[in-house]
Amino acid sequence: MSRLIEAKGLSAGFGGTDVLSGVDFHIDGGEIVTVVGPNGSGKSTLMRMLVGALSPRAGRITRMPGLRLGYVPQRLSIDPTLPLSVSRFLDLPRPAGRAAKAAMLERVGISALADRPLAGLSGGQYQRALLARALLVDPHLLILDEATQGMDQRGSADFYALIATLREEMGTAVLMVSHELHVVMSASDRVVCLNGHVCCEGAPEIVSSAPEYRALFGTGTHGALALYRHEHDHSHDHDHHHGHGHDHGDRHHHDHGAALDKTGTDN
Ligand SMILES: Nc1ncnc2c1ncn2[C@@H]1O[C@H](COP(=O)(O)OP(=O)(O)OP(=O)(O)O)[C@@H](O)[C@H]1O
Repeated sequence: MSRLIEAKGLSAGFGGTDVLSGVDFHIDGGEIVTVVGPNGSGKSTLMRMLVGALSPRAGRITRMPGLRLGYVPQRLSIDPTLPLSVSRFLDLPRPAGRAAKAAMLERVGISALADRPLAGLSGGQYQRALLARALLVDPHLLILDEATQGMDQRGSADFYALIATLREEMGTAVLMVSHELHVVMSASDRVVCLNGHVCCEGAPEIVSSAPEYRALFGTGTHGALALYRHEHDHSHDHDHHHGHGHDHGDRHHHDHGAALDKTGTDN
């Protein structure tokens, strides 16, 4: 399988502050990889380096020759007073054909909104418009940075189901940053847990039982990160889990030791 991006020893910082150091990362064709980490842990910074929007302070990024990237950034600075329709937005930065735009809007489920002002879309509709724009380049790799922010639980579940469908149809690799672990981890081939460096990485079940991961997300995150699995041998704040009470208390896992020697080396 082709390697789309390989990064070695990446470091990043702003002014006198180091944000990332010594990060190795790779993604291959067709893979779904999720990057998790607390606020400010450098997830968006890593995405921006991978797409070439930010230069690393140290390290090297190798991209497959001719790599086409579709990027849905966490924030897009578009003047909300700009009278920009969805259809015209899809022409940025490169004009796309009318038929291609219509087909893509249909595909992401907002075909009726082509002529609506971008600024008037709901959060979920807006993210679908961003997704349509990213997909118009027929990317080898789709990068989604918190693509479901501002959506309700149903909206984000629908969005990730759409991503899964599109990935099957188009064969695109997907790299996502998400706080919705219960939705995205189970669908990921690999999870990378970041906190200024790669704390642990591997299959979702490996990462979710890794001590480094638990140290970050087991307590004190106010449930922004719903745990992929629930276990009873560690403490975390049960009051803050967001609406996923389907398996509380009835799943027990006994594979903790197995995870220990895999963490940090799985790649
Ligand atoms: N352009 C910038 N100038 C100065 N500091 C920055 C800049 N971009 C990011 N930072 C800082 O770098 C750190 C990492 O930011 P980044 O956005 O990568 O984190 P993140 O893991 O994506 O966080 P979140 O989950 O909150 O989106 C933060 O402390 C942030 O304030």
